[in-house]
Amino acid sequence: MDCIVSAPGKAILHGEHAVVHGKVALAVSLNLRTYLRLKVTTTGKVCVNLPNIDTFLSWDLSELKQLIPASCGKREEVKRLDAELVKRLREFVGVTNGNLDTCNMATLAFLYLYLSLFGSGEMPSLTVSVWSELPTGAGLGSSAAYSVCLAAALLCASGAIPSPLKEWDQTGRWCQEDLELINSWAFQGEMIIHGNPSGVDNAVGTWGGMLRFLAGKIIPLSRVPLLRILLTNTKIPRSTKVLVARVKDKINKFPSIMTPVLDSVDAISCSCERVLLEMTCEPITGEHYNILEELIDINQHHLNVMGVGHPALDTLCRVTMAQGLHSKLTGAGGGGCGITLLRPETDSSIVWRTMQDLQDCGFDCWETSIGGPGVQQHASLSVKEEVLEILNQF
Ligand SMILES: Nc1ncnc2c1ncn2[C@@H]1O[C@H](COP(=O)(O)OP(=O)(O)OP(=O)(O)O)[C@@H](O)[C@H]1O
Ligand SMILES: C[C@@](O)(CCO)CC(=O)[O-]
Ligand SMILES: [Mg+2]
Repeated sequence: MDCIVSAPGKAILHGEHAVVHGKVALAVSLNLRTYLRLKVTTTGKVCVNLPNIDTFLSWDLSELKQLIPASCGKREEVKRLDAELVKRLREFVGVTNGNLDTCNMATLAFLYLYLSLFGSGEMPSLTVSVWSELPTGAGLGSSAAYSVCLAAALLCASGAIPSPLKEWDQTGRWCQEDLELINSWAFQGEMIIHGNPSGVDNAVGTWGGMLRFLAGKIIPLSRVPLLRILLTNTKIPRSTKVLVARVKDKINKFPSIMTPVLDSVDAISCSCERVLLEMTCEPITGEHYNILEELIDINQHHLNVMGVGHPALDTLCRVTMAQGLHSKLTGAGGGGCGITLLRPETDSSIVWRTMQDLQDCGFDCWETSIGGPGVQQHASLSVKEEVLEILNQF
């Protein structure tokens, strides 16, 4: 078996952090994707190649077999992590509590899914290679895209879901039931990487498009206007796990102060959804955009109140505002990426000037298209040559 799958990154329009505490989030897939190639081999080894994070690992199957807890059966119910397996894996990988670096988290997520899906039966020897167009750890859902790809490819290799690719197709998508299974296993990967994820990121990676997410309930928004969005990566590194924990501490410390902030973010997401829907039913006016811009500004202030801002994100807001454009952080914040809403009439010279100013601050900046497809399997021919070249190296 040799299969290639991909899943998109995401931008959260509104509701990051609040969504972890049961509030509404609006999120949308990006045209930047993570690609994974899985090859079943006969080497007796499990190899993982993660060139984005400079991680190349290989284990003998006999080593991995010893990690399977006696209790490990095929688990259909995947809402919670198997604590015994996590403990063994942490010891095996050499993770002490504070040492959850990029490589360790990606390795733990892989091994957890591999052993959970194959531990109770024949363990295949295989090579998994991943390449992503997404910046790692920057707020665009790179962890979720990685987890969704792992879940899809490993479930497919285990026979739990079929290959959706027909001989004559370039890409194939799974049926709703299979997508739900992929999403629930991807959520386990996110739990390893994030600690306490809401599940919004893996839902976007799985289904793509624009979603309303509330307490695990995923509602695809089928009618959304075309939005022009500028993405900026401040390149300040941060960890979603740390930021989510920071917000939780703040809520515990100041419940009566923070609860209204979370409620206000919830209302922002709902107002934004209403405006987006109106924009698909009636002629789009400047007033629609004025409201969207104000919602962005208010939410950015709230995210600062939650303690997930960063001076580089303040710079992004200030630089774009100088051109009349409105920005907020997206994802977990603390650095990473921000989104800037462009109006339909925003002149390309203004966009160009803004991008220059942001690049002068040391940021990466690009106009993006949103709403790309969720997880899919690819025929090699449908994968961009430069991506294929990287995946084929291993
Ligand atoms: N291409 C990749 N290859 C291997 N591991 C990856 C890759 N992309 C992401 N990861 C894993 O995901 C982690 C980053 O996840 P994190 O949740 O902190 O950031 P993010 O998902 O990019 O941002 P956000 O959660 O705010 O959207 C990395 O430390 C790594 O373990
Ligand atoms: C910060 C957060 O709300 C979004 C990260 O993209 C975390 C989550 O929802 O799991
Ligand atoms: Mg993440």
